[in-house]
Amino acid sequence: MSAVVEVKGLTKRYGDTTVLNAIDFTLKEGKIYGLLGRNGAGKTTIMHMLAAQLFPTKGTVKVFGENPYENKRVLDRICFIKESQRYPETFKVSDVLGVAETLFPNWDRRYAENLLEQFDLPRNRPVKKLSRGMTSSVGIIVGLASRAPLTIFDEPYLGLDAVARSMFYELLLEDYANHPRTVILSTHLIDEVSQLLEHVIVIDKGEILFDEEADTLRDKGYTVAGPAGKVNSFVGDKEVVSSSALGGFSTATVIGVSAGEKEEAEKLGLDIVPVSLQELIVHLTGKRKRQTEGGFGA
Ligand SMILES: Nc1ncnc2c1ncn2[C@@H]1O[C@H](COP(=O)(O)OP(=O)(O)OP(=O)(O)O)[C@@H](O)[C@H]1O
Repeated sequence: MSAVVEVKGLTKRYGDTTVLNAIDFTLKEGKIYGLLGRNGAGKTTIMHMLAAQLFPTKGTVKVFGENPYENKRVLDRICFIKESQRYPETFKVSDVLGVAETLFPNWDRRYAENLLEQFDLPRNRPVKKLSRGMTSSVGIIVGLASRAPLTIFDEPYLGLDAVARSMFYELLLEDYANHPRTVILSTHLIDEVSQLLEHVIVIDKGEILFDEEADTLRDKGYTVAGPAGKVNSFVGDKEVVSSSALGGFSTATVIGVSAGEKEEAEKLGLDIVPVSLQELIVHLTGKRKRQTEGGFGA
């Protein structure tokens, strides 16, 4: 698999505030990436730089092996759908699709029309008369039908209800299977997208906290439950995220459990289940905050 994105020493400063601090990462062809992190972590800043909509202060960004700035060869292959996407005042839904068709060489008109029906969007309605969720659906349709080799969705579903969101996930997986490309999905609804993601990059305060295969991250944390004595002896000096006890029964969520230790827990008769990606990220980014503040972090 070749690299679609190569970022080295990427730094963004506004005055004396450092928003991204010399980060490095590589994105490969044909994968779905989750770019995750708390509010203000720097995710949108990264995506803007990949799409050549913002200049780095320092460092390099290469997309499809080239500098993306004012580079039509590269920009033709990127579709960036933003949360707050705005469209010209007079545009109807059909105008948005018409313009998208001229922008994206891989645009599939029949697929776009099909998506319009699935999302129940009136093609002749002015975009400014659409509800918030319907406007998000327009962005999702453009992102999917663009079939851009690098498709970036930055919180694409403001106002979209749970049914439409789950339709988006299914459509994305289905179309991605038929037309593999590199997808970056940035969202706070981590549990909802968790099964979609193949690789996860977690940004925290302008730095990369994790850059790992989703399966590796999913294996990092476990919740064990059973008789208190057995749980305590299993937990030992492992890092505990949370714990509770009731009578002689206790539950503990721990980080860093090896395959052998998991087997050991099972032999002890303890219930052991993986922690959700969201829980794990909440813990890891929360812990770092406490450490930075000199609090009680491990
Ligand atoms: N033009 C700007 N001037 C000054 N600071 C900025 C500017 N644009 C972004 N920032 C700051 O950069 C930091 C990162 O912002 P960014 O939008 O990349 O975060 P994010 O991870 O996408 O957050 P969210 O999840 O809330 O969308 C924030 O602290 C933000 O206030």
